[in-house]
Amino acid sequence: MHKQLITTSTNQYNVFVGNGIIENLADYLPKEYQNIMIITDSIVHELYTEDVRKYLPQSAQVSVSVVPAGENSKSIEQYYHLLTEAIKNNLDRKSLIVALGGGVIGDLAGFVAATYMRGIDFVQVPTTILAHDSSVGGKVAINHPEGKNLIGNFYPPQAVIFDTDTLKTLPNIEKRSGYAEVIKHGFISNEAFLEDVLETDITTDIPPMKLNDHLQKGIAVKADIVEKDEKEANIRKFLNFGHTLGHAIESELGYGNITHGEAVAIGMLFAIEVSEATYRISLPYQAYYHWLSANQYPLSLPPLSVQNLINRMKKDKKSENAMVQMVLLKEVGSPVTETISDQDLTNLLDNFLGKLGSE
Ligand SMILES: O=C(O)C(=O)C[C@@H](O)[C@H](O)[C@H](O)COP(=O)(O)O
Repeated sequence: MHKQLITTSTNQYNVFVGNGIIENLADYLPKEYQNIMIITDSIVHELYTEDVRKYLPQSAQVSVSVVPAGENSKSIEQYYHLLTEAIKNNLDRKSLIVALGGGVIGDLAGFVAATYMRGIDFVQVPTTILAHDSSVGGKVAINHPEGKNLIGNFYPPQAVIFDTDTLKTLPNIEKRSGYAEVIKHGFISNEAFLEDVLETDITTDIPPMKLNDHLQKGIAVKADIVEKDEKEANIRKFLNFGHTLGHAIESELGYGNITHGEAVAIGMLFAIEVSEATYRISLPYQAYYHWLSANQYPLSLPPLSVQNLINRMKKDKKSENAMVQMVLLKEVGSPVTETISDQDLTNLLDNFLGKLGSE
């Protein structure tokens, strides 16, 4: 089992990663809880709720709330429904919410925990590769039809308990979605990590040692940044590499019509192209494109309006004075934020989408 302590100016919590560690779930909870509510989705519920229930302290009263699987559950309706469930289950300020699932569940359950009675404890129990990213760092949110994660907070969990055995049941589409965040951590941190991921075939079973190594490296990159800038005043923006266009694509296509990671993967391709054009440098665009293609990422999209995408990019949380800010690379491992003019963005996006082609 690998343990990483996250220490920010206001918080401290552990991230536990390992095979089969769910059996020790009760030991990883930082204190005793009398009333625990598990929040999960319809797919994960079938697979893991019973295990989690079994390994929680037997003295606690445990309830389970299940929401439909998918990005559409990060909605005001599901959020309100879960608050009602928390009230019905008599959760009080000493209670605990267990977020059992991937990024959607972590963000949604975390936001419920952040706001119920002005904030109660929660722990993240990730079950996807993507959640190595979303479960660490305390960003919790739901979506608005106008933009991704527009309603949320910074609200760290009490612990992250990541049993990597749960990844054995992941379908390929979820592997692709998760590995986009893994390779993002490579792009913004160092060449060796990036190259290792570029050499990994994620269409077949990824050797567990390799997968665990990638997850631990990704978590370490994230932890280092979050510890220095929890509330995203500066360097935390780098974790948003690929997300400016990625989020715009997700909301423009309608949540759930493309996975978060697949949209971010395309967003990173665009960010690399913009970096090359802006700084007149050469980055591993071709190697990355080849990896995306070999691993069956969607590289053509339904027809999209450049203007609509730009309008959505302006709603991104990094925007200032209605100007789009993107995370670019000066080289692998050297991210920067850059304001892009509307005119440049229109030309770059037009060219990029034209090259990608539509379905
Ligand atoms: O933790 C962060 O900071 C990130 O930006 C990580 C992203 O991969 C993640 O998708 C995050 O939830 C996006 O945050 P947002 O602030 O752009 O909504």
